[in-house]
Amino acid sequence: MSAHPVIVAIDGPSGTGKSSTSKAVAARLGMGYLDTGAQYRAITWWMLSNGVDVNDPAAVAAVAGKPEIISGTDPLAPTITVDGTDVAGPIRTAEVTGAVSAVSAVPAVRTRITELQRTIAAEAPAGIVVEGRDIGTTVLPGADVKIFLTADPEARAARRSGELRGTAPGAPDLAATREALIKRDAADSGRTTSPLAKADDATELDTTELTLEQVISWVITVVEDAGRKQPRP
Ligand SMILES: Nc1ncnc2c1ncn2[C@@H]1O[C@H](COP(=O)(O)OP(=O)(O)OP(=O)(O)O)[C@@H](O)[C@H]1O
Ligand SMILES: Nc1ccn([C@@H]2O[C@H](COP(=O)(O)O)[C@@H](O)[C@H]2O)c(=O)n1
Repeated sequence: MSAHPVIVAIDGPSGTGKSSTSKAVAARLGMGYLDTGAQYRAITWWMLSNGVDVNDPAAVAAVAGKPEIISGTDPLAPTITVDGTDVAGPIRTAEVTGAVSAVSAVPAVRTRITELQRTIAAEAPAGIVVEGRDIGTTVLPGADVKIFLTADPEARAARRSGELRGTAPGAPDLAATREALIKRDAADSGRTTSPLAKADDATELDTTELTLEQVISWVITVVEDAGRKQPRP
């Protein structure tokens, strides 16, 4: 149907539904899925595991090229390894979440991870849904579809808090979760290199009052429309 595999960029702040939406859209449309936040978390995990001071940008930059990060792009079973170790669990700890914004702000880290992301997207045979913070603006500015998801901090905190309560005993309360995600968004939006931002040509969707299923359906419609508009091969 389309002239080339469709590339979809989904960006937005934390807890807006990027991962859940992107995975479901990719699975239903038979596309690949790339969680770029997992890649930044993976390099952060490696820094912490190797005693690198994550608040020293020069120290982080000096070793940014060392870890080998591999992402599996099956939306039904996405994977992430660092030097052959499965880090899908360890990258979700509070320690990594608290350090990832500092590591991802280092230009050498962004250059390294952006290269990986572009290679994966270029090699995706059936197209790919790539989610993150700077996909539409920097990583894949030529993406066929660009979506920027938003939601009120209260809704995002409630979603995240519910998720953590389900998986982590002793998880932080709603207010603490809200503060933490606002702080992370501020750091991600305020960095100099490739901040969290909506691309000028992205379509914004406020998901506050929408169910996950409504968001998924809306994105699928947008992606299918974009596929139809491509020139015939
Ligand atoms: N529209 C929605 N309505 C209700 N819950 C939702 C909605 N979208 C996502 N969720 C839930 O909110 C939580 C966070 O969603 P998700 O992980 O997809 O967000 P995210 O934007 O990828 O966050 P992060 O950037 O922090 O990884 C999940 O538990 C998910 O099931
Ligand atoms: N394109 C991206 C994606 C993520 N980051 C950084 O990674 C952090 C974790 O992302 P999650 O989606 O897993 O929450 C995020 O807070 C950013 O610091 C990024 O910089 N660019």
